[in-house]
This record gives sequence, C-alpha cells and structure tokens, in this order.
Amino acid sequence: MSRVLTVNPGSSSLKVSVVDAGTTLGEWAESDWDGMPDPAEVEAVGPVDAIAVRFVHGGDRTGPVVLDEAVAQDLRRLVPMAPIHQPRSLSMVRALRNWWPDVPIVACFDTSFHTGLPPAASTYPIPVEWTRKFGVRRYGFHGLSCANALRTTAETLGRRAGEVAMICCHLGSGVSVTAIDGGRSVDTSMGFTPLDGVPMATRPGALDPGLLLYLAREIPLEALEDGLNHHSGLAGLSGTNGDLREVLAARAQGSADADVAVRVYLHRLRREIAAARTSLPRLDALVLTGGVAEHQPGLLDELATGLEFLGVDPIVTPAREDLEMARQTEETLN
Ligand SMILES: Nc1ncnc2c1ncn2[C@@H]1O[C@H](COP(=O)(O)OP(=O)(O)O)[C@@H](O)[C@H]1O
Ligand SMILES: CC(=O)OP(=O)(O)O
Ligand SMILES: [Mg+2]
Repeated sequence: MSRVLTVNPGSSSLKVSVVDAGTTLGEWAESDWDGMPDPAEVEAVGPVDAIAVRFVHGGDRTGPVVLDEAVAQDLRRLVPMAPIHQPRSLSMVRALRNWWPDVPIVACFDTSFHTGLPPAASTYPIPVEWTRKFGVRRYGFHGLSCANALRTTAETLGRRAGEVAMICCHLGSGVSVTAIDGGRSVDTSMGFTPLDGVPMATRPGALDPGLLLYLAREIPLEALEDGLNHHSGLAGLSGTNGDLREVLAARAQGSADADVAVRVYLHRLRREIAAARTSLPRLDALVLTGGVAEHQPGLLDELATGLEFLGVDPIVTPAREDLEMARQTEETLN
C-alpha cells in the first residue's frame, strides 16, 4: 500500500491530495462545490492504491471503514444530521467509483475522534426517553483535524499524544473548539449536528432552543433549515458570503454590520475556549488550525487579546486532514 488519494468535501471547498507515506505528491483545492480535479490530472501523479473520503458524520463508528454498498446506505441515513456535507461525500463516492472502479475506498469520519466523550459532555439534558428513542447525543465534528493537530502538537512538545492536554480550535468555514486530554476528545463545541457551538461562515453556532421554537412557528421548517445552514453566522450578520476575507474587508470599509459580526465571532470563540479549559486538568497548548488560522494572523491577535489568563500563547498548525485520512486508510487496509 502506498499512494492514497484523499478527498475532503468541506462546506466551502473540496480538497483533494495524493499522499504517499506522509508526503504529499499533489494537491488540488476547488472552492466550487461541484468542482473536482480532472481524474487524468490526478493519475498524472501516478496510480493510486486507495481512496480516502472524509465523511463528517459516521454515527457511532469509532474508526474508518472500507466503504461498501451497505456502509454507503447507512451513511445516507445520516444526511439529515449533516445536510451540508454528507450528500456531497456520498456523491463524490459515486463519481470516484466510476473513475477508479478497482481501487478500494475507505470512509474516514469526523465523529470517530469524539466517540469516547464522557457522558457529562455527550448527554443532552432532555427527557431520557427522547435520548434513547432518537439516539441523541453530542457527536462532535472536525475529528480528523483534531487528530492531526494532536499529533503535530505532541511532536512539537516532545511528548506522546496521550500526555498532551490541549484545546484545538478548528477555524475554517465550519468552526469548532475541542478539549483533548489523554489522547482523546473530552469535550467539543459541535453537537448532534455541525450547527452547534461557535458562529461560522454561514451557520449560527449555539442558539437559545426557545428562539428556535419561536422561529419554527413563524418560518416554514425548510426555510428555517436553509437559513440556519446557509444564511446565518458571519454571512447572516455581515451581509457578505461569510468568508472572513470578505467580512474583514467590509469592516475595513466601515461596515457596522461587519464590525458586529467579527465581535460576535471572537466573543463566542473566546467563550467556547474558556469553557473547554474547564474540561482539562492543565493546559499545555492552545492550537489554532484551519483556513482562518493559517491565513488571518491579524484576527488571531485580536482573538488572543482576552485569553491571556490561559497562560499559553496560541500556536498555529495547518489543518492536514488529508494526512490523517491517509494514515487511517493505510491502517485499515493493511
Ligand atoms: N489564502 C487565504 N487568505 C486569507 N484567508 C483565507 C485563505 N484561505 C482560506 N482563508 C480563510 O479560511 C476560511 C476557509 O477555511 P477552510 O479551512 O479552507 O474551509 P473549509 O475546509 O471549511 O471549506 C475562509 O473563511 C477564509 O477566510
Ligand atoms: C464539520 C464542518 O463544519 O466541516 P467544514 O469546516 O470542513 O465545513
Ligand atoms: Mg475544512
């Protein structure tokens, strides 16, 4: 087993790479949701031995699985819980099967990293009959990014992964904050779905459930679902598309709405980071990853103002979900 084609359909981008033993041989990023690099371009890097596809929702699966028709069917069941991401991963699989019919596909899940959450963090305070009947719990997402950040942070600190107490903030189009201790997730801001937690490019993060009940009486359910997934968060607040480049440009041009959007984003992010700290015995590292962490240093300085009490300086690490997926795929197939 050597070359793994990794496919990561995120909410604002499709990222594709070919990885061989931890080295990236080629990478492609498409901001167009329906884009896909030309398979011939991928083949030009050399033949691939396996394909890894990111699925944000894997249900209760604790690790990656070889994707056969039964698994695909089961993952389809989870579409209502991850409506932005799951359909895209499923349609990517259909296309990939066409292009590479003989290459095994492994599904790698955001949720797997969080399956060991302690009950205090994973249980919703609703009637226990609802919890049992609907299989409701905090699943948590961005786990592939967290696993990669844990590995790089452990290397930086010269420790084993199990010896690191850290907070991982994934700042992409989706945003999450995860407390990691003993090599596993002990609390995380995303919940039953990736709508929860910190405001994101187009999603609101945590809302008063009473507000949702109120809105559900005023707005048809489909419009509400669309508004919460695609028109809330930074986009909804600022009137831009929610990409922080655009929000910050609007703020620089004097937009009061964009100014409030950034304030809300940073306030809620700091609040979530402070909350994550309470799940850890100590804090070795505050790690920031994802497109915003990698490309918006000025905003990170604004974020750090007010977090001095944590006693650590934030460190930035690239969100190499593809390296984690390639690793998981090799382990699964070997
Ligand atoms: N080259 C860049 N310069 C500035 N900001 C960037 C750049 N690339 C990405 N970003 C920021 O990162 C965000 C997208 O993060 P990313 O991790 O790529 O998203 P996702 O994986 O969720 O699609 C955008 O909101 C944008 O503000
Ligand atoms: C789970 C999630 O929101 O992922 P992304 O940030 O890649 O859209
Ligand atoms: Mg992403």
